[in-house]
Amino acid sequence: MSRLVVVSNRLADPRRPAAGGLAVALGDTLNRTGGLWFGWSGTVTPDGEPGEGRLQTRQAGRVTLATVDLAAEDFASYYQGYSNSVLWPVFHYRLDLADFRTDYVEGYRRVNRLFARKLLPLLHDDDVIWVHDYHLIPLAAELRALGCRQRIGFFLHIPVPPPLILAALPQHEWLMRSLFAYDLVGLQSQADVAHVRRYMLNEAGAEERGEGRFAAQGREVRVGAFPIGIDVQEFERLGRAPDAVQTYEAMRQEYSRRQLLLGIDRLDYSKGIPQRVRAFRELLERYPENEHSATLVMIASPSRDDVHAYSDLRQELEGLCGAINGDFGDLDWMPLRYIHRTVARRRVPGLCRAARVGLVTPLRDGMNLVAKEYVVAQDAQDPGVLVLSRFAGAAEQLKEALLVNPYDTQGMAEAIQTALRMPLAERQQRHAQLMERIRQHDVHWWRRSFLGALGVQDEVLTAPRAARTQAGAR
Ligand SMILES: O=P(O)(O)OC[C@H]1O[C@H](O[C@H]2O[C@H](CO)[C@@H](O)[C@H](O)[C@H]2O)[C@H](O)[C@@H](O)[C@@H]1O
Ligand SMILES: O=c1ccn([C@@H]2O[C@H](COP(=O)(O)OP(=O)(O)O)[C@@H](O)[C@H]2O)c(=O)[nH]1
Repeated sequence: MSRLVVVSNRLADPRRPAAGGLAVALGDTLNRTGGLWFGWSGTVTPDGEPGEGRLQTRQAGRVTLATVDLAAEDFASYYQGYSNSVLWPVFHYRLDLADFRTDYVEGYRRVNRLFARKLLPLLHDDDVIWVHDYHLIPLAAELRALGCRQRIGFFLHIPVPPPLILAALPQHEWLMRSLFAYDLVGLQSQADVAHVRRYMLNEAGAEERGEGRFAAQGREVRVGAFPIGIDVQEFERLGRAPDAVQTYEAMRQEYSRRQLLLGIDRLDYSKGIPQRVRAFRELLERYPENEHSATLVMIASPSRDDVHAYSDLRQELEGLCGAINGDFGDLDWMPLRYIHRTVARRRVPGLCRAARVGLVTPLRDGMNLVAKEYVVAQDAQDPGVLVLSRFAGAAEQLKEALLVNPYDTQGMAEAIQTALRMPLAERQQRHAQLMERIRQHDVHWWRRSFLGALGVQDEVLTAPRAARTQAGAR
């Protein structure tokens, strides 16, 4: 028997659904396998206080949560700085928004080292370690330096840009070479795999050994696409629960004379939210029959508020939304409802089901789980239409959505008009095909295929020993 040890910056109690794709997917995974989930506690302690780096463990059902507090300086340079002001923009193709300060990378290395030091004593010889996302790329290298010999896999939830964009990152060689400390690197899409392959060959001087294997520095790593899915059954169950049903009924009543369009995102520049608002404006201008009818509800969940690019976006969006309502609104109709708050996950299925059109239009996105949730929430007899950016990882799988280029305002307005006018038979057909794909490649398929490639069969994980970690250890 092996134990699954998941490591990610953000974690959540897996018994309580949380906002944010990574926390949702890992919660669903660990609910199935049990194991240890290690990451940041969400607490920032003032610099120099004895609490910094404090490790705490607690039990959440079959999952042991082990968390570390971060000192304010580390949080600023590791999370707000290198992770979200350098890696996030560069990996989303936004060099213009990157802030390459040297103290950021120092904080990033410091926190990765801290995580390695705190995690190592909690590990058992037969553990399988699964590290997640851009915050922790060098973690395996730090663990190996401390003598860790267990199998370690890495999954990147965000896109990988072409090598020449990556090469703009001052520390790209160090960062990308640290991937060789892993046994397996998983990415969201085939496009991402192609970019890593080109990087490995052209920039890292690696030797290609077939079946996604690359060798350099005396180690071999395998790279593959493992598109993340959702827990379809769990999401359907959530959709039948009272909160979702009430939300659905309230929305249907409120918008009984309207056609509802819906966007649910973190307020992030990668999500293409201003571009979506412009396309909606274009829709109202080009197709005036939608006035007093089409209504866009946009949930923009607050995210990374202290990073400049995010506060700039918030201001831009407030201006754009106000202008549409001012120019088109009437006493009995406001075209746009912009809500800068997080909607509880238990209400998400009801919201999605009430919407005739789901707008998922990121400029770049690793996957985008909302696209999959929107489809699953629909009534199969009378489903809504998903309008999906071709630049979301989800577009490689969800071909029967209306695929759009979010930079093309006119094209997007036309796609929304097509969605609003789509005949029932076509909606049903597209929906059935999308559902089949989403069901087939759900979150359990994702876990099984990634861990299978790492050489771990599900059976050895699904009956875990009782957690052996000592509460409050070290
Ligand atoms: O933890 P935060 O800084 O609040 O951000 C939330 C998460 O955002 C990103 O999510 C990504 O993972 C999703 C699931 O694989 C994927 O569908 C989406 O396209 C990605 O953007 C980020 O990668 C996570 O680490 C964050 O926790
Ligand atoms: O107000 C909100 C906004 C988002 N979500 C959930 O957060 C996840 C967002 O994941 P996605 O992959 O779409 O994007 P990310 O935010 O991880 O980049 C989805 O499960 C959403 O249903 C939520 O529950 N409430």
